[in-house]
Amino acid sequence: QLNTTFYSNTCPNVSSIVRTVIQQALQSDPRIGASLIRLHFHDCFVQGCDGSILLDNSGTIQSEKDAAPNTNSTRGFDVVDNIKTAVENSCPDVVSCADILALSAESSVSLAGGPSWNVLLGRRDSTTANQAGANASIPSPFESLNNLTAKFSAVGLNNITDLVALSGAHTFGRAQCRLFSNRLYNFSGTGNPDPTLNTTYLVTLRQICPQNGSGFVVTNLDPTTPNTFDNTYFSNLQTNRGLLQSDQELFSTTGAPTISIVNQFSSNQSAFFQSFVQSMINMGNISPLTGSNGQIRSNCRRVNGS
Ligand code: HEM
Ligand SMILES: [Ca+2]
Ligand SMILES: [Ca+2]
Repeated sequence: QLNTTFYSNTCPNVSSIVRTVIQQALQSDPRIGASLIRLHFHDCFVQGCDGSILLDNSGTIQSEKDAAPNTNSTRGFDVVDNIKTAVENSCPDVVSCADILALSAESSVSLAGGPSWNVLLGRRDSTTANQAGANASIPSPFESLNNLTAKFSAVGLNNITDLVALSGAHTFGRAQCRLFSNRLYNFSGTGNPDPTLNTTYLVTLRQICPQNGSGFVVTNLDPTTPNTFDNTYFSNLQTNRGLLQSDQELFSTTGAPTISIVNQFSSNQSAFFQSFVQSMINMGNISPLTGSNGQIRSNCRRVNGS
């Protein structure tokens, strides 16, 4: 239903406009690409890729931004606004906010050294948000591999390769202490750290996240190449250097089918890149609004006319 030529006539330069704004933002914030691809993920898992995550609170909207997985966590909304403004200046009223997130994800990956691909386009924007849906559907870093798999399946990503490849996005970006510090001191009430955490890495992480320190301090998801989109995320897992519990489980869950995929992606970066592109396309296809459904928002934060 989506296609790569959707804006060929109406906004032929949309990809380069998006890319240029992100390039500019990266100058002052090397993390912004990671933040933007995460917005696309958190959008697609709730009502599909329809820009619902971008809507602010209003009389009729309970913003997804206030859902637990997003609050004090998702970022980059100001850059999305800048992209939207730049796109509107060249091609008013034709490019959806949902497509801007999909294009931003691709630009962010390729600008960080990862693969580039032709983005499928033609999504339209929702007139609703689903805060409860965001709380229910977006995976948490404290969940078991079984639960993570179930949440991916629930949105139609039934192949565990999607889970492993897409988790590889944690090759860049940051995470807050509050989302992994349970692994450092008292894991599952044992009084000990998570046994699947590398002891040298543990020492480093305890310095960054002391027991009574701020849970909002951030550190790199990939301690090896924090801003580069590469396959070191997977070699980190092999040496017990996954930052989040949900990362390390892909390799450390006994007997899991994800282990061999981690090994493959660790030894073969182009295999990872190829799977990642396919899985991004799969994720980007989650129930888009097309045809005359939804709308093209003129401001990504608001439903038109409200
Ligand atoms: C498998 C389930 C996943 C879980 C449990 C998970 C969880 C998390 C958590 C807890 C953070 C840190 C947030 C913070 O500290 O504020 C994070 C960051 C991030 N996630 Fe995921 N994530 C998952 C899958 C994905 C997917 C599928 C993508 C994209 C394809 C993705 C991309 C990112 C990126 C790039 C960051 C860093 C964002 C930044 O620096 O602003 N994650 N994730
Ligand atoms: Ca959505
Ligand atoms: Ca990396």
